[in-house]
Amino acid sequence: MKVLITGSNGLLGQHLIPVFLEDSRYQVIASGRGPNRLPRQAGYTYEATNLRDATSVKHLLDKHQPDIIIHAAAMTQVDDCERNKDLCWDTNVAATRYLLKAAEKHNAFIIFLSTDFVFDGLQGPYAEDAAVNPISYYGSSKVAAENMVRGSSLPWAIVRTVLVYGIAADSKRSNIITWVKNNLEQGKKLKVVDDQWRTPTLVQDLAAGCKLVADKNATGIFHISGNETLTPYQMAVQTADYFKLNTQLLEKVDAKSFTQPAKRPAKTGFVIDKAVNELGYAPHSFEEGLEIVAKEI
Ligand SMILES: NC(=O)C1=CN([C@@H]2O[C@H](COP(=O)(O)OP(=O)(O)OC[C@H]3O[C@@H](n4cnc5c(N)ncnc54)[C@H](OP(=O)(O)O)[C@@H]3O)[C@@H](O)[C@H]2O)C=CC1
Ligand SMILES: Cc1cn([C@H]2C[C@H](O)[C@@H](COP(=O)(O)OP(=O)(O)O[C@H]3O[C@@H](C)C(=O)[C@@H](O)[C@H]3O)O2)c(=O)[nH]c1=O
Repeated sequence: MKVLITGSNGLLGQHLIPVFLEDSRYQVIASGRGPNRLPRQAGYTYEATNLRDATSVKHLLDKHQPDIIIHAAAMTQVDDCERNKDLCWDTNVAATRYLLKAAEKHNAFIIFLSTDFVFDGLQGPYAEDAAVNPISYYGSSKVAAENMVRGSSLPWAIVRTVLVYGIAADSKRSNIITWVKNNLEQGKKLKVVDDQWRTPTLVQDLAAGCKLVADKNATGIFHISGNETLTPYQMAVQTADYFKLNTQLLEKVDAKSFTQPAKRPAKTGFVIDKAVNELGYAPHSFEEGLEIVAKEI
């Protein structure tokens, strides 16, 4: 079975590739923007593709004719999306439309990665059937893309996730664990939000969840995240304790003390019962996640 993974240079993409390579039933096509940044370069085909270009997307799909597409590529900097809405729309919505269109010919199973930011954060934690109401442009772009996926004639799954943490080579995304560790090691103070709630997700758990969806041909929406509700401040304290760093450097603050261009939902987090019961998904605790990430730093 051929699986195409978009966003292969990203945090999730870098963890998805090895998970599929371990399973001999799959032939892996990785696609990223520009050169391949994965530490492992053998055992799969890499295609540099700008997904904002419809012709390139069509070429990619016609060439490889994948049975499954895991669409992890996106513009994921929430504040950049707010500042540069056209680029965000082109990357998160138009590119998804090109993929869906090009996949029609081969009736590929599309697995689309989405986010807790589709919700407004007033009623978390959220199950799959909760009503969406994004409060940021990034969230709106993901809702628009979700709607296109849901309306497509292809078999589809939407995997929504929450605040993903883990290590990836040359990653552009911030990572709460290394952010806290690096700053506290240098004796720097950090202001950390204590009035936002999330169910943070170890990237390896998310990759395993996507693999379960692919293996089981599971269609519909799945909430795949960690199973503990924590504030960023609580995550930061656990991180500092784990690395035996000075928690006194962490200052508890309210989200309103930040002037970020994009609003963040206050309380998200997911009810993951559907993924646990239907897929056999079993995430690590944040403490276990810290141990796994620490070994990779
Ligand atoms: N990380 C998180 O906390 C969360 C992530 N998600 C979703 O999960 C998915 C994976 O996220 P994650 O791996 O963390 O994000 P990353 O930002 O690490 O990876 C996204 C990848 O998409 C690539 N990309 C961006 N624009 C294009 C383009 N025009 N053509 C081709 N590739 C492009 C980026 O390339 P380059 O590396 O060159 O910039 C990047 O490698 C995303 O859909 C995201 O919205 C959902 C909830 C939380
Ligand atoms: C930069 C910063 C963040 N924080 C907190 C706020 C926030 O909840 C958390 C992470 O902040 P960031 O701005 O890095 O991340 P943010 O953009 O909020 O992360 C989001 O990314 C997108 C892609 C998603 O889909 C979401 O699930 C979500 O995880 O840390 C602080 O407390 N202090 C700080 O100085």
